[in-house]
Amino acid sequence: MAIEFKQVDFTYQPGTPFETKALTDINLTIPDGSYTALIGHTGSGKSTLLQHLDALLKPTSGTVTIGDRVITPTTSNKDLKSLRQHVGIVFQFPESQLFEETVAKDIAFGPQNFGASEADALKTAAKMLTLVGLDANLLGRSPFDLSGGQMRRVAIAGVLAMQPKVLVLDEPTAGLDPQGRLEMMEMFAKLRHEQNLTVVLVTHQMDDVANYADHVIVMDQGRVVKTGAPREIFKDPQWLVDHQLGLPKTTAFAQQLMAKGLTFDPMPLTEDELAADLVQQLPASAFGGAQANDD
Ligand SMILES: Nc1ncnc2c1ncn2[C@@H]1O[C@H](COP(=O)(O)OP(=O)(O)OP(=O)(O)O)[C@@H](O)[C@H]1O
Repeated sequence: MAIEFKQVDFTYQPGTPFETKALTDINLTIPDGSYTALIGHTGSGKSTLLQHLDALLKPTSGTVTIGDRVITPTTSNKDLKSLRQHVGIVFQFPESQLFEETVAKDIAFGPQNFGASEADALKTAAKMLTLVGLDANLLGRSPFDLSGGQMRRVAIAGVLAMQPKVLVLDEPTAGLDPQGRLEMMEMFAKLRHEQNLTVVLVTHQMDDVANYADHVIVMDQGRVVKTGAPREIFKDPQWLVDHQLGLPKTTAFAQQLMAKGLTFDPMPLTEDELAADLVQQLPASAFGGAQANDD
């Protein structure tokens, strides 16, 4: 499901001494089926923009089109239910929102709220638990007896149980150890393909952008300052520094190697790309820069 912003402004607490303009003239498209990363320095407006994706916030001016729904400043809150079913948002530390006595009931809560029978919702819960890589024998357990990583997966299963078309992830790996982070990111990549999802990822992790996203939106001070494929975004290191953003580790390492005489064109974004480039270049550099040959 595609999402389009046209001339969107958003101001918190307008007309009060606390008035803050958080979004200015946002024009962007999140393509259907894309894995879109939303990046930007802290306070640049990512969370505010994210809350427009299911009309938790409505624009102060401009329009947000989500699938076939057009949200304007005057859209009523009344009939947003189906929209919220289509756009599932996993907020930061989603495990803090678990509340039911059992894992099954927690995952089934959303579908029941949207009209599914208890039996159907529990069936969906069992399916979703497997989908997020947890064992079915956890269904009867209290969510509060699980590990942090398991709790987070249960919370994500609760969002997936609504069968959204768009999955929005707000720093979903915050607080996880490196292995947990990798597993979580791999899980989203798998879910995206299996469930045919459009994914929107808000992150400060440039490695995740390089490894998973195919479309990037960069924000700065409430404005979109660049959009494009990851390679396009990461090709100008100085521009990233100017916008208080970093490079993926692999690209930063390749830059250091360039200072020592290696060449990369295009710059590698992932470890696999870097490894392939090095295999081609290392024999030459190791023998004084002469062109490698196969004899
Ligand atoms: N509830 C609110 N009331 C008033 N101002 C707010 C509110 N929430 C955010 N803001 C302001 O809006 C601007 C954008 O904040 P936002 O949280 O969208 O940025 P962000 O890019 O998500 O930041 P971070 O990376 O730190 O999460 C900031 O100036 C922030 O202080």
